[in-house]
Amino acid sequence: MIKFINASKEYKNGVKALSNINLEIYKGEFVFIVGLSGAGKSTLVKLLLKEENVTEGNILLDGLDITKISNRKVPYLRRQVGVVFQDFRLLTNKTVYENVAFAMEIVGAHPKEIRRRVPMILSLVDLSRKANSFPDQLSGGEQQRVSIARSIVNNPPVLIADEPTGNLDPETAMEIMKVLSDINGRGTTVLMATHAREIVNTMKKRVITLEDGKVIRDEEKGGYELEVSNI
Ligand SMILES: Nc1ncnc2c1ncn2[C@@H]1O[C@H](COP(=O)(O)OP(=O)(O)OP(=O)(O)O)[C@@H](O)[C@H]1O
Repeated sequence: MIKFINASKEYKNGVKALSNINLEIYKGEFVFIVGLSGAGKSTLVKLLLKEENVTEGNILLDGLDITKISNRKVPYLRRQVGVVFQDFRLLTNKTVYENVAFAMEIVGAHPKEIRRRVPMILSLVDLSRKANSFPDQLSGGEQQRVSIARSIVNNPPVLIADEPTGNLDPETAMEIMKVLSDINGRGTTVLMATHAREIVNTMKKRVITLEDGKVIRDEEKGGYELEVSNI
């Protein structure tokens, strides 16, 4: 599904954020990316979204080498990869329904399909009751669920979550994990970058640990094993 082949990223200022990454993530997996601040987690996410480009190596998404695709094809890539951020990034002047519908409008979905699909996805994240609310009328957990709804409404095969529970209390964070886990259970490959030790240890999923831009550990049913003293 996702393959990094000798992928490296050096920023213009000379910082080598990722060095020689080789990783394979299979269809339907749930994978945590952990590592101390500056280890390269967000850079890895940005490479997958083509917000940044590799300086060396290749990244395959379902066989397509995304390091080679033209800018014209980036919208196609963005449809394949849903994304959720720590800070939700909702449109504040649109309702919950409109936020989710907008994600379909920008990819040219048919209005009838939008009217069918948005309520279905809002129900999946248990937000049907809040369809007409605005983001500032919602709790943090609810806002993140809107953001997740928006990220999956176009049915992408891959969902990337960059620190999705970072702004939430532990209980709400676990609710969000349940939603992500359900989405994964429906077949979506989920990649989640996080610092949340408790969550990683509870979920017992594959854990890839980055340190100084390198993969230093990759464990099935792993745990969060970074040194506490370094955090
Ligand atoms: N746009 C940029 N230009 C230059 N250097 C950058 C840029 N973005 C990130 N870096 C550097 O690349 C390295 C990796 O950063 P990255 O944001 O990927 O780490 P991270 O693991 O996501 O950290 P955090 O957990 O704090 O978000 C760091 O040394 C960082 O300072």
